[in-house]
Amino acid sequence: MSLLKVSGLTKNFGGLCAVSNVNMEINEKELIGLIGPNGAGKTTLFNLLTGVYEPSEGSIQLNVDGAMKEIGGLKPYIITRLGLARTFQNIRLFKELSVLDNVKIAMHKNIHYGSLQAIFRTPAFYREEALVKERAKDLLKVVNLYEKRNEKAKNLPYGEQRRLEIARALATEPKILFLDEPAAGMNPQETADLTKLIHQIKEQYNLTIVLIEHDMSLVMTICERIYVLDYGKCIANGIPEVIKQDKRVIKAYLGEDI
Ligand SMILES: Nc1ncnc2c1ncn2[C@@H]1O[C@H](COP(=O)(O)OP(=O)(O)OP(=O)(O)O)[C@@H](O)[C@H]1O
Repeated sequence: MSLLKVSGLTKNFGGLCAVSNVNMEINEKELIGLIGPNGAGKTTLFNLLTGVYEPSEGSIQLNVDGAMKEIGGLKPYIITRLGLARTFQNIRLFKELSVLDNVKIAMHKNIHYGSLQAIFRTPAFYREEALVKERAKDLLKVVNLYEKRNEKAKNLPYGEQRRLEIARALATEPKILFLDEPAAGMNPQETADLTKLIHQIKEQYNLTIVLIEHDMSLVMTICERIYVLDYGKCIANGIPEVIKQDKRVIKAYLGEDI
């Protein structure tokens, strides 16, 4: 049974059809690439899958405990609780807060103490706070930012801010992780480190990963399967070797070397 099934998904913005009748089926532990020229509808599709936008038409079904549940149009925080997490194309961190606090805040869905326990600083509050802090530190070790845990997020170089975003997404304990252009703005060394990190977290957390990326060498190297969007429509879906040869894909990129 698939983990995520998208059928006839459509999003209209006035007269513009940004996502048009898209079908996708994603299985557990797959690493999927979502590519397409600028304005093809990739981010809009992510926004539909993560509850930022409500679909105009179509369905998004998530496998929840063995049963397919419709999640299209649910609020983003409910979708996060169901196990979908994402990073954004334009980095969204709490820039004035420390690296550690950025991860701790992302863990709020897993915190069990109530506001009264927090106000009166009960033993349960301190116990849970200590656990959250330890888990946040562990996640920072995974993304190799532990040494920078006390720095303000805004002081990290760009590539490290992107890794911090990944740690924040992991903090919600997702089943599926959506990465929106994770390598954007990275130098070749940072991109190589990112490639390693993506493989590592996929194995360590049993993750299914879907990534939007313009860096074709990254996509073709790490993705097991690729969906291609063009003008909102899915024009191809397959393994990298097949996508590279697909005439419609080559035409969509107007000779871009993929
Ligand atoms: N909120 C919105 N209101 C109106 N039009 C929108 C909105 N969001 C996206 N669009 C339009 O929908 C189309 C698809 O945009 P989208 O950002 O999803 O493309 P993309 O494939 O992610 O592009 P890029 O690779 O440049 O990030 C574009 O024509 C864009 O201008």
